[in-house]
Amino acid sequence: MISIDQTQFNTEKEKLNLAALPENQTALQIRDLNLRYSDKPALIDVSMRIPKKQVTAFIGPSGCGKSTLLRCINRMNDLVDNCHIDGEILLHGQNIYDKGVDVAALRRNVGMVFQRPNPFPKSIYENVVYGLRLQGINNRRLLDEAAERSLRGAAIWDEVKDRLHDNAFGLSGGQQQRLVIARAIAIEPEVLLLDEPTSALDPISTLTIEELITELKSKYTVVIVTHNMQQAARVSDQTAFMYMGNLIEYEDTNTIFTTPRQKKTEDYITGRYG
Ligand SMILES: Nc1ncnc2c1ncn2[C@@H]1O[C@H](COP(=O)(O)OP(=O)(O)OP(=O)(O)O)[C@@H](O)[C@H]1O
Repeated sequence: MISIDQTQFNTEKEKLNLAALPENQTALQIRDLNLRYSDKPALIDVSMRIPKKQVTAFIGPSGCGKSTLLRCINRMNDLVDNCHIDGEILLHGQNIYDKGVDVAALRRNVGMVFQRPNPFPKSIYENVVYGLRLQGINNRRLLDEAAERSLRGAAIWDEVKDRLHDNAFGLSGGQQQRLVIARAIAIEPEVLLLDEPTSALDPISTLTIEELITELKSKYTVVIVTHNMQQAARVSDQTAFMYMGNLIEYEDTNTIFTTPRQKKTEDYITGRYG
């Protein structure tokens, strides 16, 4: 039985009507999304609206399609052979799967952080400004400002400000993950996708990243895949429970963990499978 500390829910918080979320509060609208790898379905008729500047968690048992759904949001699945996608994901009213969409621009706007920290073999500073340099920005003052702003935004500035030109591989795993988040936010995306961002980290680093996620939502729409239900309960505003490629239930996190409507959700959150 998974025990979730009930005090961590903010029950005063206004519930969003996710089924009828107004456009001006919607960051992403997923419509009738189906995905298969060769002939094996991995996502089945998934539709949902992801609210702006909130944290939305995808949970569910291994293989249910959480990472696949996350990767659809910045078209990372384009890189997978035999992956077939139908349906739409609307960002600012435009389907990101339309012909002619600039996928590089999409990925700048929808940043992604993976399970294992993946800094480049460069200095801390060069890691953070990497995306800006790719955009042709080489003005030292602009780069310095962006580096400080991003490292502060990723809650790691104080730890690295005196060694910005040291190699990023000298940082701990938790610091590397915050550095990677700094690199992602340096180019000012609207959406941050986090794919099990703490699963390779120790408990203290995990807590630091969870606190950071809560801060990030003041500026970004955050979507997180996690295996850890306590983590979903702690950091997310909305939770989507998936099972065998289907979106079973999608509600505010408090409802999902305290009064789920679907038996499958209840079985999962009470630890009956998964
Ligand atoms: N590149 C791929 N090629 C073929 N099948 C894939 C590929 N990636 C994922 N799958 C399959 O799609 C289904 C969904 O996988 P996905 O990784 O999205 O699930 P998940 O819920 O994120 O799982 P986990 O929690 O174990 O990471 C699984 O059956 C998986 O085996």
